[in-house]
Amino acid sequence: MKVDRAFKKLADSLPLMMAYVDNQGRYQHVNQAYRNFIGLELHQVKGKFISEIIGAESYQQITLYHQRVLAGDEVSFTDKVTFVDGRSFQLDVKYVPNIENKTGRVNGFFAIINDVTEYASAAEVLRAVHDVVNRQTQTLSTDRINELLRLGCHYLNTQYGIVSQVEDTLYTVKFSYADHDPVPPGSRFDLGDTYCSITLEAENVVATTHASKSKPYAGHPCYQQFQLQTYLGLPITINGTVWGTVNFSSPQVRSHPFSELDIELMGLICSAIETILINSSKTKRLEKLAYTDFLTGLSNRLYLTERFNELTLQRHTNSKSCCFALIDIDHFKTINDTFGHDIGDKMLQQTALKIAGLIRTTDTLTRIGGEEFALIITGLNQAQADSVLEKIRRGVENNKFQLADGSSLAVTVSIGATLISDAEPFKSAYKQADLALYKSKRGGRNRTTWSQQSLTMAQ
Ligand SMILES: Nc1nc2c(ncn2[C@@H]2O[C@H](COP(=O)(O)OP(=O)(O)OP(=O)(O)O)[C@@H](O)[C@H]2O)c(=O)[nH]1
Repeated sequence: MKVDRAFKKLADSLPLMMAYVDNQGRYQHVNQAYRNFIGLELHQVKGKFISEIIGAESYQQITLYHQRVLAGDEVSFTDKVTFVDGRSFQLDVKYVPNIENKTGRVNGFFAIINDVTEYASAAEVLRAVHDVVNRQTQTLSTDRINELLRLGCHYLNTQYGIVSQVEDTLYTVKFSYADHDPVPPGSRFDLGDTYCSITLEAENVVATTHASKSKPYAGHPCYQQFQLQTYLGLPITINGTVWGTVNFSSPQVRSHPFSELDIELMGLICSAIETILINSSKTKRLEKLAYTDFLTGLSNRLYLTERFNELTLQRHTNSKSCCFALIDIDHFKTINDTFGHDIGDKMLQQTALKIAGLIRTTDTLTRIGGEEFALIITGLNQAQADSVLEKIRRGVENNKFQLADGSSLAVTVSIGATLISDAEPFKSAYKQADLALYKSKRGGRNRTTWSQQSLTMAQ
C-alpha cells in the first residue's frame, strides 16, 4: 500500500511514535517521533525489514505478534525491545491491521509505540524499595542499604552510590556501591571537598548533570579533585537532625536532566535508608542493653560467653594464650548485713571501676553474678597474667570507700584463674577457675590460685 500523504502528515504531527509496516514486514513509513527515537532519517528506515532495525533476540520475541496482526487481529503488548544499535527500551506497543475493505486482505499494519522505559524502571525501583524495606528482620542493614544504592545507580545510570555520615566538617563514607572502582566505606574527606557540602547547605535535594558548566559545581574542589560531572544528593535526616547524605554521581555528563520522577524516587530511597539506619541503631541499643550489667555498667554473663566462644575460634588461627579468672569479693554478705544493701551496691560499683581501670581495653571484664566478676586476659603468658591479677588484688585492697560518718572501708577479693587450653569450652574453663577460686577462699581469701591445669600447661 502506498502510505498516503494525509496519514504521513497526521502521523508526523503526533507526539506518539507511529510506523506503517507492509505485509512483507518492511517499514513503509515511520513518523517524526519514531525517527527521533531511533536516531535515523526516513530514507534510512523506509523499505527496511523490521529485523534490520530491531535486534535479533527481540525480533524473535515479537515476530509472533507480527503474525497475529497480519492475520487480521489487533495486538497490544508491553515488552523490552533491543534495537540493532544495542539500546534497550521498555515499549508499550499496539498493532492495528490495515485491512482492505473489499477483499479483507491485510496489506500491512500500523504500529503505535510508547516508550515506557522510565515508568517501567520506576515501578521496578518502587517494588524493590518496598521489598528491601520489608525484608528488615532477615537481612543485614548493610546489605539492604547497599542494595538500595545499587538500585539507585542502576536507575539513574550513575557509577557511584554513597551514603555518607557528616560530623562537623568530616565526611565519612559509610556505605558505598559502584559497578567498578568503589569508594571504600570508612574513607574520609573534608566535607568542603565534596558536593555534599552543597546538599547540606541547601538542606534539600540538589543535582547537576554537567558540573563543569553549572554553578556552584564548576570550580568546586570536588570537581577539581574527582571530575564528577553528574551528581544528585539528598540530606539524610534522623530524628530531625541532619545525619549525612545519600548521593549518586558519575564522571560522565548525563545526556538528559533529572526528571521530577527521578528525584521523587531517590527521595524514596533516601527515606528507606533513613528507616533502616533508625531501626539498626534501635537494634544496636537493644543489643547493648542485653549485654550490659545495669548496676556496674560492665558487660554481663551473656556477653562473656559470646566473647569466650569468639576467642576460642580466633585461637584456632592465632594460638594466642588466654587466661580466664573469676574475681569474687570476700565476705560481701557481712558488708550488706552491716552497712546495708545500698552501701553494698556502691562497693560493687567502686570495685568494678577499680578493676576496669587496671586492665587493658583488649581484656574483657564482666559482672556475672552478685559479687562475682569474670576476666579474660588475652596474649599474656601465665606469669604476666598473674602479675595483672596481683595488681587487681592489691588495687582493690587499697581502694578505700568513704562512709558517711567519715570512716573508710575496703574490701578484698579472692581470685581463681586458669589458662585456657585450645578449644576448651566455656563450661570447662569456668569449672577450672571456680575450683581455683574455692581454693583461694579456703586458703584464707585475698589471694589468687591457679588451676591445676594451668600449672601443668605453664611448665
Ligand atoms: N548489695 C548487693 N548485694 C548483692 C548483690 N547481688 C548479690 N549480693 C549479695 O552478695 C552476698 C554474697 O554472699 P555470699 O555468697 O555468702 O559470699 P560472701 O559473703 O562474699 O562470702 P565469700 O564469698 O565466701 O567471701 C549476698 O549477701 C547477696 O545478697 C547486689 O547486686 N547488690
